Amino acid sequence: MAMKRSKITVVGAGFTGATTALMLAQKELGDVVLVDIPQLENPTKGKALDMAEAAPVQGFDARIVGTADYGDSADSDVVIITAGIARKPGMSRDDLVSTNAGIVRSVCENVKATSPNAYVIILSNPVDAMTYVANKALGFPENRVIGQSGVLDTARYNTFLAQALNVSVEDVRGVVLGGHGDDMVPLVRYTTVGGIPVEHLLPKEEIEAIVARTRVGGGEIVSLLGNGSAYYAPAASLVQMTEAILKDKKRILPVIALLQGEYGYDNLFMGVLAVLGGDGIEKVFELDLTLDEKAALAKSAESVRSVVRIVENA
Ligand SMILES: NC(=O)c1ccc[n+]([C@@H]2O[C@H](COP(=O)([O-])OP(=O)(O)OC[C@H]3O[C@@H](n4cnc5c(N)ncnc54)[C@H](O)[C@@H]3O)[C@@H](O)[C@H]2O)c1
Ligand SMILES: O=C(O)C[C@H](O)C(=O)O
Repeated sequence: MAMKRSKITVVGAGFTGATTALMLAQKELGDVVLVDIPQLENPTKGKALDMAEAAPVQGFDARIVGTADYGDSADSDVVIITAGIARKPGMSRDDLVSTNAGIVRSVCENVKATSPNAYVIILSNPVDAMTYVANKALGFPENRVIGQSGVLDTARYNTFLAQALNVSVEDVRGVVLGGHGDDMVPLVRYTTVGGIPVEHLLPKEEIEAIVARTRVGGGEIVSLLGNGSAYYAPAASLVQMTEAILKDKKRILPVIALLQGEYGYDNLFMGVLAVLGGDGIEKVFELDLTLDEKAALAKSAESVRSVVRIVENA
């Protein structure tokens, strides 16, 4: 029997969606369907065709289709949702909640109808609450509904640590838990560099400055760009998660998962360390936390809950 390529749909063909589609194709993770609204059908087709025309130059084999028709995305293995508005300088991610909740709900209805067996990764912000919205709208088992925040937040933390230490980014292993907001919880105690606890390598004040910069890492990019938010590192993060699922890699990654008692939280989607493999979220880890770390996580969880309350009451 002929082997079939995986099929990956990316909903939203804006900065993050288009960048993700190209990176997925470059890595030959599967055929890619890029979906946007009917008013943007031609630009979406144009982006996909432009990417396809990069393939002979770069030497990758992947079909890339741009469309406004979910029929083209039917039976996708993985669906990535980047649809929605992005924040501008001076805004918080939470300011996007009402607009993006409506968009994510309608996208999920289409995904449910056309790709009922897909693993769905949500990027749209505020992403913890949007993962909750998606889970409700999809009605899929919770292992198949996964939010992206921690891979990106940890990547920022690792970048800043590698720069401060002048070592390879590959040797920095940070851990960031909690919601994707300014009170996310980088866990210094669990951060190692080449196996060495980071607290042995950098002064406390320098680590604290890096933690503070990590927490507002998205805002730093928003201020610099002036008209939109980050997309290269977010796209790379989505690709790493997709690869973990499609290749059943069983990576230990920070993802937004449904907590069912872990860390004392119930029925809450928030960033935690989990095993991501062929069956989506296969296991959630509950780390031992100090009282201070627990308090920081509680603050972050409360921020997430307050945004979820807005979508629940809408
Ligand atoms: N979770 C994270 O770590 C993270 C990282 C980066 C961006 N984001 C979020 O991702 C979202 C997208 O960011 P971006 O920079 O790509 O924005 P963008 O404006 O460049 O692209 C968004 C795209 O979504 C499309 N869209 C809107 N409604 C749609 C619908 N109903 N169906 C299909 N497509 C629809 C738009 O037409 C647009 O092309 C934002 O909400 C942003 O805040 C989250
Ligand atoms: O900061 C944003 O609004 C986009 C994204 O969540 C990010 O962290 O880059």
